[in-house]
Amino acid sequence: MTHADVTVIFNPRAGGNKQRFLFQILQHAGVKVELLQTTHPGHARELARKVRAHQRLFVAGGDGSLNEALNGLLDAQIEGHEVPPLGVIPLGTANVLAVEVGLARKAKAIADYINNPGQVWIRPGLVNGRAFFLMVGMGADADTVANVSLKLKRLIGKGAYVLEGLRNIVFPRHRDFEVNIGRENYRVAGVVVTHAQHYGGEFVISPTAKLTDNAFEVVMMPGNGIGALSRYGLALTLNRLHEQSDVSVVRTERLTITSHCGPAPMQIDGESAGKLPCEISLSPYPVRLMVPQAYADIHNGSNEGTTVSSQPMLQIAAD
Ligand SMILES: Nc1ncnc2c1ncn2[C@@H]1O[C@H](COP(=O)(O)OP(=O)(O)OP(=O)(O)O)[C@@H](O)[C@H]1O
Repeated sequence: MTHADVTVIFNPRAGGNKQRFLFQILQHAGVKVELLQTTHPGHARELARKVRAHQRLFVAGGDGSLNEALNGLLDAQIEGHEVPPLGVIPLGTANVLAVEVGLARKAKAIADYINNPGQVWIRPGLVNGRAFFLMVGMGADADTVANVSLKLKRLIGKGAYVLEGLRNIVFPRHRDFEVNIGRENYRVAGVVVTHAQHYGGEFVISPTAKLTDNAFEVVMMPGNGIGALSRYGLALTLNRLHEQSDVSVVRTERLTITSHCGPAPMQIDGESAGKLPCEISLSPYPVRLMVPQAYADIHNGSNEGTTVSSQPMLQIAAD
């Protein structure tokens, strides 16, 4: 593969403008890239849709931009096109996907990864037809993402989420959701449907979740008062949320969630997007995610039928 085969979609608004860091990375990598800069929300989706399959496509931004590019690939797949492998140059505020695949936020490490990426096949999630890599949440986390001040986020980064999260714990909104998984119904106040172990950065929300698995883990929290929400918040920072006696974690590849408290917001891969009700399933269109070699070695080994160069042997149900 020649260096000219690399396309980078750059969100100049991610994590404050990190253009200098991006140029440092590209200089380390010594690659000639086609650099496409976004000019508005949703632009990464439009740009990714047009990138051809022989390219390697990297998104220089946060999880929100990566999600947009993933949806651009989905658009192209629905139109019948083959799509390029997708990777991340982590420039965002939290960058959960980079944490999940073990990509350090250091110029040299990222440059090595750009030059020599491993690959894993992933079936992304679909929520009401929109693709996601990491997770969908509703309850206190979605309320936090929906109400976080963008000005404060630009000033203090992740701290803005902590402050807004605390406000949602002290002044919780009434939340009452019904989660349907097979024949089981759960009545809860907060849900995170996750395909990844990590959440909000380095916190572990579900240690057994895996991007390469054809299943999500549904983390359900019934408590809605200040006591329960602060306990969940503290447990999350100690990576022990899943161990709380009132928290249920259920593995599934399909579920629906409805609201008994009006049109509650959802967060999708860390961005506020849409409202309940929702239907969540696995996408019938797998994508190649470029990851550090170490992650590919571990996960291709445990994901039978998946190799770097060939199509995965997936049983894909017609949705
Ligand atoms: N040129 C632009 N101007 C304004 N907003 C943009 C532009 N390009 C992309 N966006 C929007 O910026 C939002 C945030 O982007 P992104 O997720 O990449 O960064 P972040 O929020 O800092 O990182 P993270 O999601 O990891 O916390 C996305 O929802 C995207 O639609």
